[in-house]
Amino acid sequence: MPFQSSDLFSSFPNDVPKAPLVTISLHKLVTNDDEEKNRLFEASKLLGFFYLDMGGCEDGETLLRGSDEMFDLMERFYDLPLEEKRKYDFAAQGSYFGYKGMGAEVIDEKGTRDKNEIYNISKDDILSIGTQVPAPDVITTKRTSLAAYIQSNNAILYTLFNSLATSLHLPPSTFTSLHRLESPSGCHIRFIRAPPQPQTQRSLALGEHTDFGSLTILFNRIGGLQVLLPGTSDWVYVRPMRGCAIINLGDAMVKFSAGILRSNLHRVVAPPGRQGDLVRYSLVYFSRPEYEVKMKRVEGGLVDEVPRGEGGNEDGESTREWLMRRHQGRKVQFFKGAESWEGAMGTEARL
Ligand SMILES: O=C(O)CCC(=O)C(=O)O
Ligand SMILES: [Fe+2]
Repeated sequence: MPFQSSDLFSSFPNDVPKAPLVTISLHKLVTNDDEEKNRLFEASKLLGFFYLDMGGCEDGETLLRGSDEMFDLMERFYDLPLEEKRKYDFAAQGSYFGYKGMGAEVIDEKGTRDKNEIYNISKDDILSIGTQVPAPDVITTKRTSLAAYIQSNNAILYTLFNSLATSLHLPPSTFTSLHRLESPSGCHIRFIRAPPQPQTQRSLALGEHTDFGSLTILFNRIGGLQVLLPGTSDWVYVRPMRGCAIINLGDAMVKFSAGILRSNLHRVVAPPGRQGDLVRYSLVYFSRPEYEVKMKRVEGGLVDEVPRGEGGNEDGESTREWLMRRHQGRKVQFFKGAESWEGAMGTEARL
């Protein structure tokens, strides 16, 4: 290893273009600071990405401790032999959960393959609401920690959902009532591992996309994540910040708010500078609406002021249909060229 894990944050180079993410204080949101709620709303409309500073707040400190534990667990999972990890690849059975080997997904309309391993752990499985999928011992022995991590993500999500609903002049429970922890949904923890790429041919690890669900809570330690600055063709790096999560809004928030909120395009490239020689681990929690919720505008508040009929189908697909369509179009088994790429699109055309 060229440098220690304690240096990871500071090893991000200063000479690469960085995204201007604002930092929102979770502590201020929890203590009902109106100005901070407004900053959250503005960030969610303008870029759809922001840092959430976890400091000075019990929920935040719990999430940070949980994320450290998850990074350790992720390394132990990926250290398993490849043939062991492959036993937990359920893509052939149409399942989104479990292991995805390197190159099993397409990252553009030409069918280029991805360059990372992914392991998706279902909330419903861990909370014993849905089917329990087979998992290796390193994971099954940590179900209690995984459940605690899900709960602590949920606490933060609820704070954000409440604040955004209030800013949209909607009843505060508008979004939390579509994301009840005990109701079946596609929410999941994701472990991502990308090995260093050869220096001479570094390229995309994960293609450009918007997230399918509602809000995403992401922990990065080294760079590689990039966002497309709205209205430009400039891809810029999101610098990981110690003590902060990177939060982004997914397509469901665009649908619910009739386009007031933004789900921004992003992608993952090889980490910048000398970080490019490291293995990149990334920890994600994806929240998604309950399966039966329609992906369409909610009624009331500022959403009612957006003209109807814009953005097509007002009936909305169910979240279950939406997720199925978006996942499958990206899987190598289902990919049939540019048409299936287009068919799996979400709200990313809206710039
Ligand atoms: O690894 C990252 O930093 C981002 C991953 C991501 O965008 C995703 O899995 O949807
Ligand atoms: Fe993403």
